[in-house]
Amino acid sequence: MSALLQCLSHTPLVGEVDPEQAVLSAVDGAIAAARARIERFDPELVILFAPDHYNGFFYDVMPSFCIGTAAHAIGDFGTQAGDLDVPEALAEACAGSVLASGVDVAVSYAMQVDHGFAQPLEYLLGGIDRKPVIPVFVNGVARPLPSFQRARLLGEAVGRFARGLDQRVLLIGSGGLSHQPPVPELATANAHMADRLKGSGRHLPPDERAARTRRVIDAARVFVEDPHSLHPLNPEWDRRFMATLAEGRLQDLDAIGNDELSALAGKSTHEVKTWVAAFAALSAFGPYRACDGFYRPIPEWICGFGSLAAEPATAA
Ligand SMILES: O=C(O)/C=C/c1cccc(O)c1O
Ligand SMILES: [Fe+2]
Repeated sequence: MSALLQCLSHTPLVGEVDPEQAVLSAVDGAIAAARARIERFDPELVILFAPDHYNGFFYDVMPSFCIGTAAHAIGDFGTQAGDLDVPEALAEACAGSVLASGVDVAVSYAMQVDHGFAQPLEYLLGGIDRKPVIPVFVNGVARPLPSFQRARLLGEAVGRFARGLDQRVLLIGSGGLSHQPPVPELATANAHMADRLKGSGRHLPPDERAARTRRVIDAARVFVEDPHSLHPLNPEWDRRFMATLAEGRLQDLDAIGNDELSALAGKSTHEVKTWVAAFAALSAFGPYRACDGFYRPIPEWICGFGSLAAEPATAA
């Protein structure tokens, strides 16, 4: 029974609209350090908390949280497509344990996931199917959204389950930090887009997929020139948020409402609830020690890009 945590921002704009080489090298260094630490830990099981961007979860049924007993990555923005290696019985047991803890997580026996899940598996493990992984969806874009408190309680429940396993468990949180890419919203969508958001977007025609990808890339190019073309990044908040997690003060976040959070750091910053869930899961193993914090605001990638690791304070 041991655990390691790695939280990492994702962004599908890598390789599409890149920052200067010095920033790229710094990011590469942070990811390489994370990957080396994970290799040394040699996880037997990965529990991955990640969001979706209307590629697998829609308003036909939109859960706050969902555990997959099987999952397929669609390969958006050039990320790896294919099946994740999900241990079905273990994922079922995880869902049962979380529900028994009082957190009403949904289950999916055919979870469809996007770059939010695929990118950290590629960057940190070398591919989406290299290790057994329990995928845990945390809704980070579709209002109404879960709160910081519920994300924490989800994470604690998952952590208690993980602690009971005789396995080396890697906990990953994928997403954030401050950012607001042009993800559509039901409240402002036209009839066609509303239909897509309600479920017909699950299998987008290739021309719409290409237009969607192009829209995000174009928005990034404009954002580099004009930081007010989208909600501005908020490095000060991002650093404070990372320090809050590193210092084990997860409950301090409970008081921050969702509208307040959107105003602070953009409508997609709710992806940071994956980080909260991952840290809460680690807290079930006892006090922890955070390390290797990395942060850069990267407008080219439309994100405050962060990386943060942690392990139980008792670990050697
Ligand atoms: O358009 C999408 O599907 C998402 C884009 C995006 C852009 C920048 C940072 C992120 O976390 C994203 O998911
Ligand atoms: Fe995202």
